[in-house]
Amino acid sequence: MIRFEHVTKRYPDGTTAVEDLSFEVAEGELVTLVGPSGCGKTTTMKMVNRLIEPTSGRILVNGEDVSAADPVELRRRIGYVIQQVGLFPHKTVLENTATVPQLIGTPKAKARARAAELLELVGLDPAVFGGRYPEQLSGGQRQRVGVARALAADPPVLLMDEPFGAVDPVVRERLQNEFLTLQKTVRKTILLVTHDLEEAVRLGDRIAVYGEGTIEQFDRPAAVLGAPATDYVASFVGADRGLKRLAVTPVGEDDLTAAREGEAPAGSVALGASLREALAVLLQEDAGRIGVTDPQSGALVGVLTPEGVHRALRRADPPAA
Ligand SMILES: Nc1ncnc2c1ncn2[C@@H]1O[C@H](COP(=O)(O)OP(=O)(O)OP(=O)(O)O)[C@@H](O)[C@H]1O
Repeated sequence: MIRFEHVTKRYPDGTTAVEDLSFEVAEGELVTLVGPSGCGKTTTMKMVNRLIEPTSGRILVNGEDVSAADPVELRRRIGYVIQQVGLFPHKTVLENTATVPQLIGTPKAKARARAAELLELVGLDPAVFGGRYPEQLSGGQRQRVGVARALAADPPVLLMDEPFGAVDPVVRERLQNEFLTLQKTVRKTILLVTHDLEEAVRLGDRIAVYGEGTIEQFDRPAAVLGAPATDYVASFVGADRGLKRLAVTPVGEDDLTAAREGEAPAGSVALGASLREALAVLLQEDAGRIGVTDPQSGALVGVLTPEGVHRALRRADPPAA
């Protein structure tokens, strides 16, 4: 895990980039740092692998104070993915991916076999792409190679700075979804910086919303969207937060009404599907009710109506007393 304890960074010109930051990323958790340009996200991240040194406070990675670690050795243990992927132009995709394992002494054949596996995992067929050079790839493919390369050394901790930033929104969403699937199997401890709230909400187990150099709110996406802690967070999250909240609020049993005797609704979603998904199905059905099924057995658990959606949103966003 990654733990910040009262960390402050002041640059030599007097700029305070972050002030008295304390938070923790649990093992296997993905935390997104989101906020406007210049609020200190990148500074925060770069202090973890010592590309930037804090002015005061300390940062622990898996219990070890990073200031006591050798920076080069530290960076080999912490994967780093950046927007400008930084692939070596004169190396093939396979060689790029195998770079770090080879650096740390993995035999070449083994490093390459692992690299091929990882390329497969990020959706690039090694037989097709392994021998290509970075300039022969699309932006999205380059970013996949960046992710594969960061995972190649099997680091327990991953830092990602706008990792899907350089591609168009459609490709970005696909990469995000694939990355989430990947994270379910690799379960890395991840700190991910983005200025895009949708990305932060979609990817984060928890989100840190930055104001100027401080964290204004640190919580699960549904909680941040449903109950912004400050006026600043509320305005950052924006007027369409209700819609965004639909995407991160699951359909729960409490939101359902009992099915009528012998009722078999035409449309249905599984219990735990997002409200956004449920609403999309609901809008397609004339009946104004859709079935909600058990994700394992497929059996009908109950019925969701527009009132149920409203109830679910209320649950996530209780009206002010
Ligand atoms: N080397 C430096 N010297 C002085 N000030 C700096 C330095 N690097 C960054 N800063 C300042 O520190 C603040 C935080 O910068 P940082 O790069 O961490 O922000 P950010 O949230 O990552 O922004 P962006 O989303 O634009 O990348 C900014 O005001 C920036 O101008």
